[in-house]
Parts: sequence; C-alpha cells; structure tokens
Amino acid sequence: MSAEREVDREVDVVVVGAGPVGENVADRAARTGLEVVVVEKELVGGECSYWACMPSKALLRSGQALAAARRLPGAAEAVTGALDAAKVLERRDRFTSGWDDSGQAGWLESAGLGLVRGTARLDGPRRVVVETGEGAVTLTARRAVVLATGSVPVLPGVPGLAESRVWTSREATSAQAVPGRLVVLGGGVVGCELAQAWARLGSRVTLLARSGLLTGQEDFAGELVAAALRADGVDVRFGAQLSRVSRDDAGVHVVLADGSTVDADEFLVATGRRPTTSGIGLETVGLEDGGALEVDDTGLVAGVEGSWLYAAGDVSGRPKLTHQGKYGGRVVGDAITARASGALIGDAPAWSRWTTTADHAAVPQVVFTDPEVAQVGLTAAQARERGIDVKVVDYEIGDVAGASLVADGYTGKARMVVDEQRRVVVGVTFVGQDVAELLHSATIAVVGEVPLDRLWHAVPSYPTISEVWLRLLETYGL
Ligand SMILES: Cc1cc2nc3c(=O)[nH]c(=O)nc-3n(C[C@H](O)[C@H](O)[C@H](O)COP(=O)(O)OP(=O)(O)OC[C@H]3O[C@@H](n4cnc5c(N)ncnc54)[C@H](O)[C@@H]3O)c2cc1C
Ligand SMILES: NC(=O)c1ccc[n+]([C@@H]2O[C@H](COP(=O)([O-])OP(=O)(O)OC[C@H]3O[C@@H](n4cnc5c(N)ncnc54)[C@H](O)[C@@H]3O)[C@@H](O)[C@H]2O)c1
Repeated sequence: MSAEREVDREVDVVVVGAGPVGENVADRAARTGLEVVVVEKELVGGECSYWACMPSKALLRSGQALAAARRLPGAAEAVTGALDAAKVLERRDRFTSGWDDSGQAGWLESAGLGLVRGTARLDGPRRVVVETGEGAVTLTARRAVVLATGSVPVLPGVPGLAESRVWTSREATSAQAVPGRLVVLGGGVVGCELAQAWARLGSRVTLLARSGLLTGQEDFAGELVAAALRADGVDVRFGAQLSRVSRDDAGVHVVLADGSTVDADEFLVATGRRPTTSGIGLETVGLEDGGALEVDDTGLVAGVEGSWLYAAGDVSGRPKLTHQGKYGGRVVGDAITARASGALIGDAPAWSRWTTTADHAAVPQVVFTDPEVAQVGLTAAQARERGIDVKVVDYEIGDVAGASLVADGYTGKARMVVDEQRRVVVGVTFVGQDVAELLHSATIAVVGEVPLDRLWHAVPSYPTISEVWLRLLETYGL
C-alpha cells in the first residue's frame, strides 16, 4: 500500500491497469510532460510478469536447453540426468521476483508516474473512482482515461468443474511443486506450452483438445507440436468432450463424453480468456460490459463522445499478446499527447505513429514449445479468405545446412505466403528448434512489404537457419 492516504485529484491522464500495456501508455504519455496516474488493483507488471509470459517461459527454457543438448552427439553423453525441477522452479521464482512488485512500482516512480493502488471503475465521463481499501478516491482526467484492464480466463460450464479447484494459468505458472499427474484442457497456446513445461518437469500429462492443437495456425504447426508432446510422454487426445469433473482426496476425476475417464492430481483449464470489462463502470459512459472494447486504430473506444476514453491490450479485442498490446499502448500514449498538443486532429493516417496499423497486417507470435512455432501476418487460409491471389511456398528447415548443424535430425518446416499480385510476402510460419529469433526478419518483410525481387538481395549468412529464406525464395522461383 502507498504510505500516504490517497486524495481526490485532477491529472491529465488516468490509466486503469498497470500491466505491460498500461505501463507503456503511461510512459509514452508522460514523456512529453503530461501528468499521469496509473491505478492497479493487484501487482504492477500485470499478468505477463507474474502469471503468464515470464514464468511460463522460465518453466519451459531449461527443458528446451536439455532437449537441445540431447540432439547433439558429445553433448548428449554429458547430460545424463533429468531436469532438476526444484532449480527450475527456483529460477522461475526469480523471474517473478517472488510475486513482489516493488521493482516495477519503483520503475513507475522513477519514470515520473503516479501510482494509486486499488480497484478502479469509471464514474461518468473523465472520472474514475478507486476503492483503495482506505476509502474511495476520485481521479478526474483533463485529457484521457485509458482502460488497460487485461483479461481473465474463461472456464467452460462443465458440471462439477467450478467446484473441483481446477488450475487456471495462474496456478499453472506459479505452482511450487510438480504435480504427479496433470490433465490439461485446451489445445491452444497456454495448453500446449504448459503441457510441455510440466511434462518435462516430471508430470504425467494428458492433454485434452476438442479439435487439433494451435488451430489458428498453419496445420503443420499443430501437427509438429503434437508429435513433440507425444515424444515427451504427453497423452494427447483429440476430439475430447468433457461430461463432468469431480475432486476428492484421491485427486481430480475427469469424465469424457465417450465414457472414458482421466484421473489426475491437478487439472489445468486453458480454454481461452475474455477481456476484463465487468465491474469497471462502462454503463456510466453508455457502454455495455461483457465483450471486448471496440477501439479505432488510435485506441479510442467506439461509442463514446469527446475523444477522451481509450483502451489497449487484452481488454481491447486486439491480439492478446504482450508485444502487440505494448505497441497499442505506445500508440495510445502518443495519440493522447498529439491530440493534447494539437499535432493530431481527427483521424490519424495508416502507418503513422498514432495508429496500430500492424494489428491488421503483421501480428507476430511465438509459441514457445519445442519445436517453437513462430508466425507473422496471414496464414495461407486467412490470405485466401481476404481474396488475395496466394502462392504458398513450403520448405523443410532440416534441409538447411545451418539447421542440420543446430541439431541432428532437425525437424521443422517453413511456409511463406506470397501475394502474387503485389509479389510481396503477407505471412510466414516457421516451426522448429530455435526459430523464434528468426521471426523478426519475417515481420520486417511483411511490414515493409518488401518486394520479392529486393528480398532476394537480403543474403542470409552461411551456415545459419536463416538460409531458409534463400531456399523459400528459390522454391518460389527466383
Ligand atoms: C500463461 C500465459 C502465457 C502467456 N505468454 C505470452 C507470451 O509468451 N508472449 C506474449 O506476447 N503474450 C503472452 N501471453 C499474453 C499476455 O500475458 C497478455 O497479452 C498481456 O499480459 C496483456 O497485457 P495487458 O496489460 O493488456 O493486461 P494484463 O497483463 O492482464 O494487465 C492488466 C492489469 O490491470 C489490472 N486491473 C484490472 N482491472 C482493474 C481495475 N478495475 N482497477 C485497477 N486495476 C485493474 C490487473 O490487476 C492487471 O495488473 C500469455 C498469457 C498467458 C495466460
Ligand atoms: N507464447 C504466446 O504468445 C502466448 C502464450 C500463452 C498465451 N498467449 C495468449 O493468451 C491467450 C489465451 O491463451 P489460451 O491458450 O487460453 O487461449 P486460446 O484461445 O489460444 O486457446 C484456447 C483453446 O481451448 C479450446 N477450447 C475452448 N473451449 C473449450 C472447451 N469447452 N473444451 C475444450 N477445449 C476448449 C479452444 O478450441 C482452443 O484450442 C491467447 O490469446 C494467446 O494469444 C500467448
């Protein structure tokens, strides 16, 4: 809690939510001298720092390093034991600072930002009421209120599930011991990453997916990840429909629609997230809660007069990814500043500093399983849906010299989706070991709309995995 009791005050900008997105909005807006206050009800740093990106990646990383060593003769012989789970959990705890946010709260202060701890809700135009635990405080915004309240897990309405003390991603990223048996429901990003993390840490994992894995991606991504999970001992079941769930002293019992059962010590439900819009006073400004807040490309919330209410990040219905939300946050912070100074009047042009144009054209994402799935822009199916004249180019990454050096028996695949009319790349997917860092090259190609004939002159170093670019262009016909 803050040392001094909070009082009502008027500032330029009130940001609700100190996750990665709220922090970025506040930082950008304050850089030009606007007075900014951030309100946070839990930990400064949000979901990403304490229960999402950082702890999940910390849980995965040591297992990836071990698996990579095992693919290399000489190194493989040197690593004979299993992962030391206690050390991995200890390292994960360091990344979350033991769920203590004083470091990030200190950063807010050093950036000249105010912090009010408490639960905020809108109270009519430009007003935010914060329940601080020591009474309510009203913050009035001269310029803007920004909602960056993030998202929360969605639990399906399966009989018994709510009473069975299931894990959400919070428990699955902060657990202090490895469960002997873990059931994971959901074949999305959270399900795949955490199934592999815990399997490699020693759990016997069953992954229940109602269709395939990572279904929004190119089909081969989910197929390669499923094969890898199975190789890690995960029992991956497709077409799984839950009938009911119960818990007793022996653990959790999951009954599927086909009559089969799965017993486990913990049950992770990873069936998606919904924007945090309930209880934040949207009705006081004429909006409804429940769904995502619809925003324009400068972050202004649709349906509110006066250009004062913005939203960004998971709450906004834009991609639920930290980096993309932070991009939206930077845009919002800059747009508020530009509107305040008069540099921006009315709509902002596409690809300007005040628009999230990339949200529609080039959203990068890495799924940090082993193999990694790194994707940007449109999949082949999405490009066709948009009516683009598509040429799809595939290449086995294992056939690239650099990849064969990285791992014996390297398995992976690359796909480049080309808009034939414009002869530019509109989407790329890489699946394989160590492809995450390759993704930014693809993002630049898509955002820059680099013509294929110019891309040909971007010569990848030999022998790196990046030579897959050369192979893709050759396979295309250059
Ligand atoms: C397990 C998991 C792993 C993930 N891994 C990745 C990854 O590797 N890479 C990636 O890009 N994305 C990842 N994500 C997604 C990423 O975590 C989110 O996209 C990101 O956290 C969104 O940031 P945000 O600031 O919008 O919301 P949040 O991080 O959710 O922050 C919102 C903040 O608002 C606060 N808040 C909410 N309501 C109020 C209120 N009324 N008053 C005051 N404060 C309030 C909350 O307490 C919270 O601190 C992962 C998600 C999960 C669940
Ligand atoms: N590395 C990363 O970038 C990363 C990692 C984790 C999470 N995230 C983000 O967090 C968000 C949430 O991730 P998530 O995996 O929870 O959601 P998701 O939407 O990616 O996947 C949810 C999965 O659950 C399945 N599902 C939904 N209802 C179900 C039901 N009743 N029974 C069985 N299956 C059901 C869906 O078919 C889907 O496969 C995502 O938007 C993602 O972008 C990103």
